[in-house]
Amino acid sequence: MNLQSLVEKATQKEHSVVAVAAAEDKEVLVAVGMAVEKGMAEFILFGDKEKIEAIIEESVPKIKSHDAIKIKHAASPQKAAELAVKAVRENEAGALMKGNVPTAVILKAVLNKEWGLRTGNVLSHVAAFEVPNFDQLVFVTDAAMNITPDLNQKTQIIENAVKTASSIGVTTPKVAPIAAVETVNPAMQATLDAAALTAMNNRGQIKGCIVDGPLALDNAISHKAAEHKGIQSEVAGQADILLVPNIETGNALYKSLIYFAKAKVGAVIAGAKAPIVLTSRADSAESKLYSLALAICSASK
Ligand SMILES: CCCC(=O)SCCNC(=O)CCNC(=O)[C@H](O)C(C)(C)COP(=O)(O)OP(=O)(O)OC[C@H]1O[C@@H](n2cnc3c(N)ncnc32)[C@H](O)[C@@H]1OP(=O)(O)O
Repeated sequence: MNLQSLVEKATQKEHSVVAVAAAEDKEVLVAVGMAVEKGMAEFILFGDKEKIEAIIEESVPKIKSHDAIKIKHAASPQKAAELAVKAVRENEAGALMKGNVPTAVILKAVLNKEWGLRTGNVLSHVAAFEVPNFDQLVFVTDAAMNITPDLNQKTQIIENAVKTASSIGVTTPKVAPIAAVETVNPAMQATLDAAALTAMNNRGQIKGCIVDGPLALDNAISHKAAEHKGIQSEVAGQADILLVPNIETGNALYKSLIYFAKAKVGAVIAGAKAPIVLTSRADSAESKLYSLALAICSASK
């Protein structure tokens, strides 16, 4: 599985609708245009109607007046976020996408108690990477939402990542809780949590995956490194999901993979009523398309 085959898989899903919050953003509309051209989804674009129409006219004229696009005016990015979230809540759309609105604004709308997309579970960021010279997708979680997750949050972050991976055919994924070392050191909380998560998985408290850690990053993804350390593990050297201990580790790993390793990525926020595409301004339109594909594949409808 690579990210291009994810796009094809998403295109085969019937009648996917995505609500875009503050769609007045060139890169977002270019990605929407690519998705529409592929017949991947229909879009409800909430935001400044005049600006959206002007960007479409200039940058993606092929989707002007397209049947797959509806534009709904919102007086501000905040209002656009609210309307897009409500469209998902009311089942008019099966996924949400962030446009030209600050991350905190859309996340706060998603977390709104009255009309948001809470489910009672932790929401978390799941990123699927296609890394050059690596023959499988590698998932990294959580690089963007939960700042310093505790053990309970980490269990739910794993569950969200497992559901997302399973939705694209990675069944019973191997999960490596990442630490600086592969042995338990009471001075390093990440190693204690990793050992607890492993025990919870062994006792059936975390299902649908194989968890083994702590593992340092090299032992998690390289058989050679794992063998060198003499690590016997079902996960070492072949992890599908890398659970990072905090947002700084995850965010630095995410950006290292993109900038140093030239990896491609698609990412969603999982755990809400519907998947959320939360790309950053620096992400390419191609990356936004991969994220849309991941959201569509992992949406329940
Ligand atoms: C990787 C590429 C993209 C990037 O680089 S993105 C950049 C890095 N990311 C960020 O800066 C976002 C980091 N996270 C945050 O800023 C905050 O955690 C976030 C998500 C905005 C929430 O902040 P606040 O609204 O201040 O949240 P809070 O802690 O006061 O909680 C308010 C209510 O929301 C709930 N909540 C917060 N995070 C949650 C979660 N992950 N899952 C489920 N519920 C969550 C929280 O429990 C609270 O609920 P209640 O009001 O007590 O019922």
